[in-house]
Amino acid sequence: MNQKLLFIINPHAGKGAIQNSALGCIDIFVKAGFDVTVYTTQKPLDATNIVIERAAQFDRIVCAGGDGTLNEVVTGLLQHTDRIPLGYIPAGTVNDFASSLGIPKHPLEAAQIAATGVIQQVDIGRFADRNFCYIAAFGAFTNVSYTTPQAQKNLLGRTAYILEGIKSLPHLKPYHIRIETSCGQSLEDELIYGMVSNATSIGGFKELTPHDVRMDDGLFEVVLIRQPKNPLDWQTIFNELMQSKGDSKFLLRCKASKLQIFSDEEISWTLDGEFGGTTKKVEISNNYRALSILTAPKTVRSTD
Ligand SMILES: Nc1ncnc2c1ncn2[C@@H]1O[C@H](COP(=O)(O)OP(=O)(O)OP(=O)(O)O)[C@@H](O)[C@H]1O
Repeated sequence: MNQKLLFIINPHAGKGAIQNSALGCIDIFVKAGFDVTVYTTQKPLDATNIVIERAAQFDRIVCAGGDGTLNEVVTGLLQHTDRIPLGYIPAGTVNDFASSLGIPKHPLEAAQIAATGVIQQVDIGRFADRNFCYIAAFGAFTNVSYTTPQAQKNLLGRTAYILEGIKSLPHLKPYHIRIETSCGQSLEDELIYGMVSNATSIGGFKELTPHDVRMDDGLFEVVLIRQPKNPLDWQTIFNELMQSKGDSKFLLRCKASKLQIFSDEEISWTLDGEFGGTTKKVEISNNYRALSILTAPKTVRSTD
């Protein structure tokens, strides 16, 4: 009997390009021997709900969309005790998670991997009672991904994010933050940015994370940026970011499996590029190898 595949598509993600290649993707799944059921998401959270309700009836889930759609599908999958393998066709604007996993941008190539690739386990982040696939962040530019209008994203792609980021520069503010990590590290400082990630690409840039990122080691990469005092400091921060190593004047980096973050005031978070709510205190923990995802052979840098 054929295996059953549920194909979830967000038709509005990215430039809507998936609309032109959806049929080709389905053809690849059928040729690989799957019986395919297609579901197009109708509204936010639809993907989570359909996965919670129906995933147990399928052998494989494949989703096509941006990081927001992926986050919704993963959140649904984590409600199931069985690890149902997930294929991912990146169809958003930046697609950091896919690029970290080496999943190609071309929908038909990604569909081929979703159908016939190898299953890899990757860590998933837990932020209070929510999940994130590759990033939880606060401060400078983090609102850019969810405040950039969809029409602008569709028209300009990554450039839209950069334009919105430049617009937000004059409004940057520092937060007084205290952080405790599972490794016993403790820090209290004025920070303009904080990022807890499990990816090699952030916002389309490969330089922001260390070179030794493992997506299945139970550890996050943490990057914190101290408050600059004058415009020249921005150049220093930029240079330090591009060096991708160690601590420096404005940058603090570490790895941790669990963190508690406290601030004097409510701070807004982004989870996988979508608004993650505001809070003064949050615990972020690593859900070790919680997701089974299809990748091309030897793409996840494994600790095994
Ligand atoms: N039919 C729909 N109408 C409106 N919004 C939808 C619909 N289906 C899904 N959504 C919402 O669209 C949000 C954004 O989608 P997604 O992040 O996948 O695309 P994107 O914003 O273009 O990509 P990226 O965030 O990678 O740039 C998702 O969080 C989801 O809740």
